[in-house]
Amino acid sequence: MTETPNPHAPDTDTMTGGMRPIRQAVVSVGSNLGERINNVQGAVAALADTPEVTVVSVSSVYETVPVGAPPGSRDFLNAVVLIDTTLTVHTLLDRCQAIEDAFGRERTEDQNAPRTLDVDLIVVGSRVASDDRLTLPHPRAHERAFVLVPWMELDLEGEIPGKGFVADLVQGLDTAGVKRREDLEILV
Ligand SMILES: Nc1ncnc2c1ncn2[C@@H]1O[C@H](COP(=O)(O)OP(=O)(O)OP(=O)(O)O)[C@@H](O)[C@H]1O
Ligand SMILES: Nc1nc2c(c(=O)[nH]1)N=C(CO)CN2
Repeated sequence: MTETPNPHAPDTDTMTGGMRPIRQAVVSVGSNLGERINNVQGAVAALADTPEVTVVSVSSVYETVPVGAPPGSRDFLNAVVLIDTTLTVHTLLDRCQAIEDAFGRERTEDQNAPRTLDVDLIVVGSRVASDDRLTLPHPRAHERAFVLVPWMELDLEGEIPGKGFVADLVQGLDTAGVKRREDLEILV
């Protein structure tokens, strides 16, 4: 017998206020334009300042070779943040984009153009989403060493629904372009 989804199971994103479950989310932060470390630090502070968001842990800062970016693009500084949140996934995305805007993010047609700040939702609990604004898990996270290496530092049991454990995924990737910056630290 094939299983069909239970039509009576609640969609947790439609619950109100205190009814919503706490979910752990993984957020990737990156900058390769302007005062990179200030932008990354500012993004983490802004996440920590968000109602219904608790920052659980923040990775080291990594200097990373740009992936898929125009020739001549500067290296990124990347970090990963684990948060607990009761926000809906779309409200969380709104907040990530508002933080990008606050740090001067310009949205151009050029794919992966240098940016002051990128704040991407990698996973939100086991939530799977696919609409015109949001895809969860992030569709390219499983192939990005600049996401998986900092994430693994925070959670050795991290998992991308449908893709596998971070520790296994990272084995198949070239991590040479992801270097820890011992001299930099994000404060919460
Ligand atoms: N999981 C997600 N996290 C952040 N943005 C997402 C996600 N899924 C879909 N989006 C959508 O992607 C759009 C483009 O985002 P953005 O400009 O940050 O892409 P990018 O960082 O240049 O590239 P990439 O998507 O490969 O990381 C956003 O407007 C947003 O609506
Ligand atoms: N090293 C690195 N490369 C990227 C990054 C990033 O944060 N770091 N973000 C991208 C689009 O989100 C595209 N390429």
